[in-house]
Amino acid sequence: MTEPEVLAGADPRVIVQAELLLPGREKADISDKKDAKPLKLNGGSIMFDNVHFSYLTERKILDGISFIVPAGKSVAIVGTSGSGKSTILRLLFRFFDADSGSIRIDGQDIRDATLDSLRQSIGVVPQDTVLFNDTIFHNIHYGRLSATKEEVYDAAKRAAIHDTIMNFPEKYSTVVGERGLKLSGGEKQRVALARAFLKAPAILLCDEATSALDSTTEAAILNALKSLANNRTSIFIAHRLTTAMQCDEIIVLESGKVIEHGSHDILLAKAGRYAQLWAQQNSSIDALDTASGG
Ligand SMILES: Nc1ncnc2c1ncn2[C@@H]1O[C@H](COP(=O)(O)OP(=O)(O)OP(=O)(O)O)[C@@H](O)[C@H]1O
Repeated sequence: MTEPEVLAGADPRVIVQAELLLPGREKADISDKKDAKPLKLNGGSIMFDNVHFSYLTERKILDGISFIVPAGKSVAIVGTSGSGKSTILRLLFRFFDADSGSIRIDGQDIRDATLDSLRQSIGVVPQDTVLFNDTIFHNIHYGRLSATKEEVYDAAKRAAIHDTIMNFPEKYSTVVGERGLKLSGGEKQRVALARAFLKAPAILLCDEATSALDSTTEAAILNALKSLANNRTSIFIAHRLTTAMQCDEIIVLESGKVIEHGSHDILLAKAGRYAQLWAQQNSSIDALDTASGG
């Protein structure tokens, strides 16, 4: 496989690291165990079993988290800022290891798997996508360097960004990033989606962007995400509960604990924390509508 020049030597982990890690303390030196084996995938079911984790000893972030995502199903994690949602994704990607408890994929403890095989089986659609100062083609191709041109175009089409690219001054050869054409938040998200379509991972992790998008772009992105998540084991960090409600199960996280879980309807009927968040989000949308005369 010949890699495009600019990406030669670029470790795919570096970019995801930039996207998933907050600047802060790196806790553990994560590396392969001596007897680590490649992960054997069988649908990609995920299990968190009583996971405890803290970045700094004095402050517990995850306090006994347990949940299951059956193969091919989707789970949304909702909770206030700082409740530990992104930390769950970081542990699954093994930027850090749990202090106690275990995380399993298809029954295998992820600490027993090689890092490469683990990370190859997971696609990430982050909140904020990192772009290389290179062509838009390379920026998408990066999702899977062995992909053909046609596969890159196809991924861009599925991510609803192909038409936008065809309107760029040099189409797929247009340089983007800091020193090139600046992409909007919505365009960057679609680049991340196109990369994920190209990677076609068994497991999809998505950190929904909080930035406001116009409703057409948002609908296009949601549709693309839905088709990407279809038949894939997926975890969504959902900031909009309208995204959460489309998942098979919703987990409500508070102070590092799962305080409620179930489907949207079950959680609304329960009239607990989720129902409260739902009412809050709807009333702020109503308020916005009233303010804008809608
Ligand atoms: N590398 C780090 N070192 C120390 N503390 C950290 C580190 N990363 C995150 N934290 C702290 O851990 C807590 C949980 O962070 P996390 O990013 O998981 O929250 P979150 O629920 O995803 O929040 P948000 O919705 O705002 O993204 C926060 O209080 C955060 O400050």
